[in-house]
Amino acid sequence: MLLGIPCAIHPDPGLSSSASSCWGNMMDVVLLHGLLLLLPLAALLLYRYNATFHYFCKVAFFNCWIIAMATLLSPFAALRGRSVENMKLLRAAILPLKHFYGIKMQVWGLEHLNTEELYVIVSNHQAALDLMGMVEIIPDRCVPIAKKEILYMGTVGWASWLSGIIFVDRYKREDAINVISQTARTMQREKFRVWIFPEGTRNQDKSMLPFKRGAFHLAVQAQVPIFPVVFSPYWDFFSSKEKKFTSGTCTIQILPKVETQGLSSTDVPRLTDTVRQAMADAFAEMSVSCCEDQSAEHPQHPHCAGVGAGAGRGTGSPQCEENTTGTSN
Ligand SMILES: CCCCCCCCCCCCCCC(=O)SCCNC(=O)CCNC(=O)[C@H](O)C(C)(C)COP(=O)(O)OP(=O)(O)OC[C@H]1O[C@@H](n2cnc3c(N)ncnc32)[C@H](O)[C@@H]1OP(=O)(O)O
Ligand SMILES: CCCCCCCC/C=C\CCCCCCCC(=O)OC[C@@H](O)COP(=O)(O)O
Repeated sequence: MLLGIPCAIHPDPGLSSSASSCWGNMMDVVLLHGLLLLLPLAALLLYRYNATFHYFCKVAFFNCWIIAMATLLSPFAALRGRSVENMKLLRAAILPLKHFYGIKMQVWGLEHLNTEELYVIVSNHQAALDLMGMVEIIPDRCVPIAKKEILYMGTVGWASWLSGIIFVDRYKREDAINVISQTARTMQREKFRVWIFPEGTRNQDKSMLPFKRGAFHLAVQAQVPIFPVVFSPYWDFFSSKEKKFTSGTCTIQILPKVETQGLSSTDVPRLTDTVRQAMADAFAEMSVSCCEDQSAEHPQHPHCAGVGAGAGRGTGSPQCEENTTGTSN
């Protein structure tokens, strides 16, 4: 019996028309099952041997995870209403992701953030993967400033809004400045910290982009210190241009705080340059380590050409060993 039709196993030379359609049905089913078996096999082989397919699968998984977690968590976050406390839910949801990707997180200088005071964190922004590094170190009561487009990403937007993430419209400068000025007032009143990516967009180049000034105006207006945070270059394990996504190590370096007490808006350009320079130096140092670590694998990696000239140190300098306060795998 096949699909409700009585059916002979072997075709007979004197087949009736119903028996031949029955044989056809059986062949269809065999082909369908073959295809169903072959497709996952082909996908597995592609995943194993085709770097581009591998990259897109991993990026798709990342996005699906974020969407699924946001969908799952939004109702719970909604019970509390819009609150920075909901950031703990997002943090817990994103923390396991590094294990799926085999990304090891190494944190230097975490002790700098262990203070009761309010502050502004500024960090470089290479990719959406930064979320995995953020959740490693984000302190309690800290919200990122994000582009407004994220607010419209369905449940991801709801989860972000419910967690108190602050949105700026990068195409409306005045509005964005107003949001930041208002944040300077509310962060003092409601006691929360703010995380900003002063490059204002993702950047995987050898050097950081010029910094936008919002983060520095914010710190000066709120009279709180700035903690610069530097994510090491991802280029040994991730590149959206080269469609590369392998396992690897990300080092997060938290630099000592930069005070803003007594500074005014006229000091902002100098403050911005000072912080950017400190971060660029740390990034250059980390680039040297990164290139040294992978030199055997990719002796002529494009990002490594010229990196390190005068950058300051190689791997294992006393500075980085002293600052190493935690490694989470
Ligand atoms: C379970 C999973 C759930 C889902 C989880 C999803 C979580 C998502 C989290 C996402 C986090 C990551 C998001 C990352 C991003 O979205 S990055 C993009 C957004 N961030 C930014 O844009 C950075 C902040 N932007 C700025 O600081 C800019 O300055 C801005 C205010 C937007 C203005 O931009 P622009 O005009 O292009 O640049 P300038 O900085 O050069 O400023 C121009 C002049 O304006 C003066 N200025 C700037 N800000 C202020 C201010 N606050 N007060 C007064 N004046 C200000 C600045 O000084 C310039 O004038 P001068 O040249 O100095 O005269
Ligand atoms: C009803 C609409 C449904 C839409 C569904 C959208 C699905 C979105 C899928 C996955 C969401 C992952 C979002 C993670 C956000 C990570 C933060 C990030 O990296 O944002 C980039 C931003 O900093 C800078 O943007 P640009 O580099 O200027 O660009």
